[in-house]
Amino acid sequence: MPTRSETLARAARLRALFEAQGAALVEPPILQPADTLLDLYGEDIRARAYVTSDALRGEQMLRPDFTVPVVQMHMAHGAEPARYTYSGEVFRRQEDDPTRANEYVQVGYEVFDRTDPAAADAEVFALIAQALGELSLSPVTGDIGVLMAAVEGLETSQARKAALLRHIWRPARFRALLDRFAGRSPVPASRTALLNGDIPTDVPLTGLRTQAEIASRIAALKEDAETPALAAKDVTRIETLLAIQGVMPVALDALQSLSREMPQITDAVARVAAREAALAARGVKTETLMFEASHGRTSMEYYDGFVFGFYAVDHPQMSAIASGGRYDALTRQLGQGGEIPAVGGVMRPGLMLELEGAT
Ligand SMILES: N[C@@H](Cc1c[nH]c[nH+]1)C(=O)O
Repeated sequence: MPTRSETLARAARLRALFEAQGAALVEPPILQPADTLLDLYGEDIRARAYVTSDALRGEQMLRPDFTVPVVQMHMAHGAEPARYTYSGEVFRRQEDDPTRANEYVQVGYEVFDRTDPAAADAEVFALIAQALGELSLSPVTGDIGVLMAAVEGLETSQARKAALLRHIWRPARFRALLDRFAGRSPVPASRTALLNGDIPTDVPLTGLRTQAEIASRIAALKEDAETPALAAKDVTRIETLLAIQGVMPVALDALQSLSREMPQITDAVARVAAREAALAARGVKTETLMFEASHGRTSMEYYDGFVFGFYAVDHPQMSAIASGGRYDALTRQLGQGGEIPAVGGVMRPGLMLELEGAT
């Protein structure tokens, strides 16, 4: 196991590589306001953040990552375009696996640049690949934007699309919702009874929900019950999309042929193709680079485009040694009227040292 000072020394060297690329050094505070920022991470990180409180500042959390505070800082007073680097600890509670660190050092690089998003994606990926050096790692890429476009273009109610979009991050629940919307799984008996008026709803309230909230939930369930089932062919297409994986040229071929049946993904697939060209122009061997349409579905919920991770070939159970992605919508959410395309990634110097020691 590397010592903390070895990890910090490696982090400083990696950060210097990004500074040499012109990135400005930023040092967001370790304590961040939880009440305003925590929701941006999604369910997984929300459950794993260390949250505490302060009489003056309210709910505070130990930063679970740097991206959200860096976006917030950039949107408040950053000049355009901008490149930032940082290094320091992030904190995430672990409940299932005691071998996973609950506090570890990240070194990151974030690009806010509207000129050429494909080139910015390639820049982040290629710089991180280079900084990882000779370690035996296998990179995997994906694109959350293709999945989002596929769901947004479905012929169904807004409410159903919104539910599917919310659950892109929870593959099992997404699957269950698709089955339900396609009429493949039965409606629970209790729901049928409620919708048939067989369950009285004007009883004295004992829970936390108000009568109005209960009424609006029942109205939403009624609307859902009246929404026609998703067409079987649409469900099959989503399944086909989720199963696409292979080296970039093969995966891209599959995406392009699927987009002839699913025109709603055409633009997102064109962005994958532009990224492949930009990666190749940066010297990345895209003929052997994996693309998996499902990649990134269990990570940060702010990703909405390119996603990537580098995994140790000989230690597949290890967390990603480096990972990142594009988060355009997050800049809008924190932008108070502004927005800018943005992408970035982090490396874990502690895991890099561990792997070097293991060989
Ligand atoms: N903040 C992300 C990594 C990342 C940086 N930039 C974009 N993504 C994480 O901690 O996993």
